[in-house]
Amino acid sequence: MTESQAQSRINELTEKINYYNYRYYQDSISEISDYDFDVLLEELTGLEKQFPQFLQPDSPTQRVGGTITKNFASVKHKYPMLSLGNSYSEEEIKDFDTRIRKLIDHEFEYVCELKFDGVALSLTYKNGVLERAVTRGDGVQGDDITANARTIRSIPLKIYGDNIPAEFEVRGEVFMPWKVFEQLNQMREDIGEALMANPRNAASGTLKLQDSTEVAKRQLDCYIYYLLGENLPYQTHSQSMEQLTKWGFQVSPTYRVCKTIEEVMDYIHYWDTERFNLPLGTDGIVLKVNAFETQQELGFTAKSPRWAIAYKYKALGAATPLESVSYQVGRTGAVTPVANLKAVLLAGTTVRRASLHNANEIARLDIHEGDTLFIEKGGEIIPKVTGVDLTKRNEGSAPVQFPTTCPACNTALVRIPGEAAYYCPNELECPPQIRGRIEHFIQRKAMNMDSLGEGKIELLYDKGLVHSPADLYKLNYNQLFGLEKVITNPDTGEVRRVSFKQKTVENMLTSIEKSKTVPFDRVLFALGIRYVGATVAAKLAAYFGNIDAIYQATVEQLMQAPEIGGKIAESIARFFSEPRNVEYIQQLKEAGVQMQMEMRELVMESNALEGKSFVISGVFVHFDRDVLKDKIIANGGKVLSGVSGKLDFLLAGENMGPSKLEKAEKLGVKIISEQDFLTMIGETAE
Ligand SMILES: NC(=O)c1ccc[n+]([C@@H]2O[C@H](COP(=O)([O-])OP(=O)(O)OC[C@H]3O[C@@H](n4cnc5c(N)ncnc54)[C@H](O)[C@@H]3O)[C@@H](O)[C@H]2O)c1
Ligand SMILES: [Zn+2]
Repeated sequence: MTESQAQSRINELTEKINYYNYRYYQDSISEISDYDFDVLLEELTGLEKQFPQFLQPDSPTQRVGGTITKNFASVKHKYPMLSLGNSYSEEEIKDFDTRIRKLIDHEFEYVCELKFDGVALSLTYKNGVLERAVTRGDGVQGDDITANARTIRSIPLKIYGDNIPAEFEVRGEVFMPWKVFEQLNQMREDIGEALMANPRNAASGTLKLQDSTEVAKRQLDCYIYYLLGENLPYQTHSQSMEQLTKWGFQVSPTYRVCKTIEEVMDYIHYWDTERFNLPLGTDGIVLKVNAFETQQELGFTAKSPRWAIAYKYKALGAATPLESVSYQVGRTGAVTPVANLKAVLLAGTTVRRASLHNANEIARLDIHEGDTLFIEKGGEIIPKVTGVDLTKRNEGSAPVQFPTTCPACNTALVRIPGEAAYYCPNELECPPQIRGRIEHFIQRKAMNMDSLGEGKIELLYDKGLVHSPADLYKLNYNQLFGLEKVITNPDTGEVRRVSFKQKTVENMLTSIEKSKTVPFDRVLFALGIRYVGATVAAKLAAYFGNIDAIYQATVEQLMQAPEIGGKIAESIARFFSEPRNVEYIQQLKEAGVQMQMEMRELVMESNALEGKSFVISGVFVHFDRDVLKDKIIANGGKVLSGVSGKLDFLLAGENMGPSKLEKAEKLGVKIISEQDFLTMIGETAE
């Protein structure tokens, strides 16, 4: 490579890496796999070593990749928050050990820990109280996200115990457990929102939210892995981890003290597969020299400590030819491209399909027809396409073209500004959208018509019997009995016959009938209004009580309901502005579906709160908001929705909106805690 070639490659790599860093840290999006990113970074490191004259002081090899955002106050770190040197090869880990043994002329130990896949956070405690939480940012300064960190239950707000230093800092990884991630995505799917790519991006995006009530709902978690401070009495990392556990911090019990590099390798091998049984994503292990004194002897580079290194597990991957791309139309009309692949075995399962997400993704990967694709499976269930094997590309093959019309109904597709997806606007007549709405309606969390699985809906639709969920209630025995359809599984070619015999029909009709007792909040969810998931539906139902009140409410009135923001309110108003939706609801009503909340029988307990009004806001420790509401009413009080001069009490929980609090303070409304409230009605929390 000539000098000028090297320089232009260095520039190109720098630009690319800076771009991916920005997307990753600022936007919480991974446009390429971590492995591919690390390959680029390693290439740049190599070139800079070979051609040191082109090494820029601000090269991405010289500094921590993160950024600070303008939405939060930025805070300078007391001790810089560095990155970790990393490697995908066991050989390099052994080299690391050899290097250290050359520098250190005495016995030493390592601590092996898992490398948790989340976001690093620094927490400062003064006199045992959490004072500040700051992200890593660019390593020198980060974002002050204290309000958000306080919502994470495993981060102690105050610690108890012996020997608590007047001031200290702990660092750890904030993560979203797999279970929470899956639930969250399920919820997003319910309301037709784009899914989140992985728990790391989800955790990082969540920490940057402005509304900490929203953060609280996301159920983030945190593992602590560093303790820092002046003149602390601990000699080793493992000692400080033990102390942190005693003080009530959450330290993952997966760490291990290792005396030799062989023990380290055992640890690496053990967790290679075992890590998939953990509740969170991990992408490697971190090896740290245990004694602080030895750490000091080794010191730091500009970017990372010399006494630690990360070994990263390579995601399981394979290469396989693309057979075709199909385009699935969802309930909301969004068109999702799916790669149909030649079957390949990956991590113990046969993979035939991978999502391509959207048109941008196809263009970014530059997929041509007949290409061989690299696919990868991290912790995610659906494998993703990470690239194209260009050595196997057929000469003259054409790039895959995203269709311009709906593959199901031929209507020209549209794009909503700001969204990556193309939509089929033919809501009324596009078959997969109609079927999707019906499938959404009958699902367990909605109307729970358990004996009407997917195949059956398709058959009813094909025979022209059901065009809207309301049509289900018009079905009768004679129409259904004897209907038949043959369904072929596209993967296995297996043929299945769906045919409606006596028992099937009876079961179907029974479950349709039974759905008339499904409570109103679930009916509201079943309607499939965009952004109205199960939780939102429950809030709306509890607040408004019946469908007519929701129908008549203005956007402003809808927003009065707890946790209903502008986006949801507008979507509801849009739904009811369509005459056919109004008619649809009328039909459901006539069929006998629940369109109002059942009145709860409240037993009056006292009139201790007579003449007093309350607004409830925030998250409470002992009781759910609805329970508190009932308690107010049962004791003769009134529950209002907004803070005004007439209000007597604001019952304030954790993380309530600052604007409400401010308003209450300004108007002189008395602000009380859950405990104060319980005292008022002569109850205790226990
Ligand atoms: N895909 C992309 O577009 C893209 C872009 C930028 C960065 N990345 C990935 O991020 C890496 C660099 O990021 P980085 O500097 O944030 O992280 P890193 O991989 O260099 O490791 C440092 C981080 O590890 C985390 N960590 C987890 N468990 C730990 C433990 N037990 N002890 C100490 N630290 C622990 C901490 O958050 C710490 O900040 C790259 O190597 C790449 O894989 C990917
Ligand atoms: Zn269509």
